[in-house]
Amino acid sequence: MGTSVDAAHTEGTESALSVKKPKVVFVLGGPGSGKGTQCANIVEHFGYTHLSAGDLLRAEISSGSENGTMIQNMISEGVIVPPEVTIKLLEKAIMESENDKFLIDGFPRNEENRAMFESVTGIVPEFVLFFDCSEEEMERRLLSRNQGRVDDNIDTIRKRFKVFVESSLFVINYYNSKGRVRKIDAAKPVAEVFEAVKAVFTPVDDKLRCCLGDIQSSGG
Ligand SMILES: Nc1ncnc2c1ncn2[C@@H]1O[C@H](COP(=O)(O)OP(=O)(O)OP(=O)(O)O)[C@@H](O)[C@H]1O
Ligand SMILES: Nc1ccn([C@@H]2O[C@H](COP(=O)(O)O)[C@@H](O)[C@H]2O)c(=O)n1
Repeated sequence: MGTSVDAAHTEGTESALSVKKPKVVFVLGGPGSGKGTQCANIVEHFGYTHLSAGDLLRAEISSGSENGTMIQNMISEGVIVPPEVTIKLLEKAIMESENDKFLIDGFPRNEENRAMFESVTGIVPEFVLFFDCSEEEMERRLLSRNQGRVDDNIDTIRKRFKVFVESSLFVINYYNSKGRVRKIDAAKPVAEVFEAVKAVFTPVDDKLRCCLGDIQSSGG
């Protein structure tokens, strides 16, 4: 049985992440709002490494870890796995990467996730990208995703929506109160959503340079 997660974690000591100090963007939004789809585009254009908390948990199940059955049961029920499990997986993935900037997709899902991540790693996100989408649209997308996920059935989807409203929105509101949320209308087609995402990731300097270039080339 794998104990990969525990082996990677420096128990009782300062997290290695507080030394590495990576740049982190949290990517949040309801189930099926398009987080994974847009993260793939961001990786391609802006050089981030994409870490999906859900994917890391699913990989942990497949690895035969001692936590596998517990994680599998919780995902099937659409509920949130204890934060220490998810945080250890994220820490390990960040430490194993040579990159220093990460999109953390689907995390933090609740206040426990958020508070423990910040206290263990000392990392505050640069900003939080929030994909805003109606439940009707998200339900349509999840029911036609066809990736064989155990939680893409109508009963679990409804439970996931409930968890999002009751726990995850709290975290989004928390970061909003700190001025860190960049809200995107995620109900539009993929390409239009990405145009809005690009505007968030393009540094202000580049936007200014672009505008100055336009003015100069028009003889202004
Ligand atoms: N803007 C969009 N318009 C229509 N379909 C989309 C859009 N964005 C993503 N999709 C499709 O919706 C489904 C869900 O998208 P995706 O997996 O990116 O969502 P997610 O937010 O990462 O979901 P989860 O939280 O369940 O992992 C996929 O089949 C994807 O192709
Ligand atoms: N921080 C998290 C993230 C996810 N989970 C569990 O995984 C499920 C699927 O997550 P996706 O982001 O891939 O949709 C989710 O419903 C939770 O059961 C978690 O516990 N904590």
